[in-house]
Amino acid sequence: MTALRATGLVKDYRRGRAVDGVDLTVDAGERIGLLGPNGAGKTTTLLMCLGVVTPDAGTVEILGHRLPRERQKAMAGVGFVAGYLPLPNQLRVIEYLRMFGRLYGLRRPERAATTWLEHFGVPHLAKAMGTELSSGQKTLIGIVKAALHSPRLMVLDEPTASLDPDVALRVRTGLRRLSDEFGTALLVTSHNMVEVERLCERVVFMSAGKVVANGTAREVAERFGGDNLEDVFLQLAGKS
Ligand SMILES: Nc1ncnc2c1ncn2[C@@H]1O[C@H](COP(=O)(O)OP(=O)(O)OP(=O)(O)O)[C@@H](O)[C@H]1O
Repeated sequence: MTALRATGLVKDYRRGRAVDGVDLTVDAGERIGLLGPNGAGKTTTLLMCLGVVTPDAGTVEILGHRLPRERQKAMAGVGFVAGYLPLPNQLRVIEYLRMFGRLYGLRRPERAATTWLEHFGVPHLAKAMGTELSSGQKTLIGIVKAALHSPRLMVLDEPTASLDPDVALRVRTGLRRLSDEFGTALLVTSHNMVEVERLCERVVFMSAGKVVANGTAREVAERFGGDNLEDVFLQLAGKS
């Protein structure tokens, strides 16, 4: 089953068109990198795919469920990670994860929390309060929270932006295992081209609200006459 199928997405804001006719498909278990310069429309596209922002045109279907009508059913199979999602200060990490585990309807939320904390290499953070976490640790806990219910599709908006290289590697490894062991499809935005080349099987490049390339990292680089994704990025950023 297709994890995500978005067609003809359009979003206009007061200052102009942020997303201009984007088609985006993520097959079951596929790992896709959504790339593009600042302001290209990546986050707006993700938020429309998740039903957080209402598109002015276009359709979104997640795991066979059409948005907005079947959003609740669709979201049961989705995890969302972004640095800008808040974490409560007044709860311990384990309490916060347990709460989400219950919301997801897990039978053993505490066990799931412990398992996923270990999966992402941060079991020692279980007892920490929200106030005691660094921004990178908050991001990691956000990833653990999004993985708790072993979602079919994980959407990640710049998941490693605030992480040091060692922790970023741990996150990449954890996401790769999530994909390999549970068949979770990944849709990831990132400005780190090397990371995307390592993690993703296919990349979708956006520029000025449109998809300008879609293929493997090698195919996309060749199409733009570059050696790698960084070359493509610099070409597109120069034009935007
Ligand atoms: N809530 C909003 N209200 C008005 N304009 C917005 C809003 N959200 C995004 N935009 C505009 O839409 C365009 C696309 O923004 P978006 O955040 O989707 O880009 P992005 O590719 O995710 O950028 P970045 O890499 O910097 O995160 C930008 O010009 C931005 O100013």
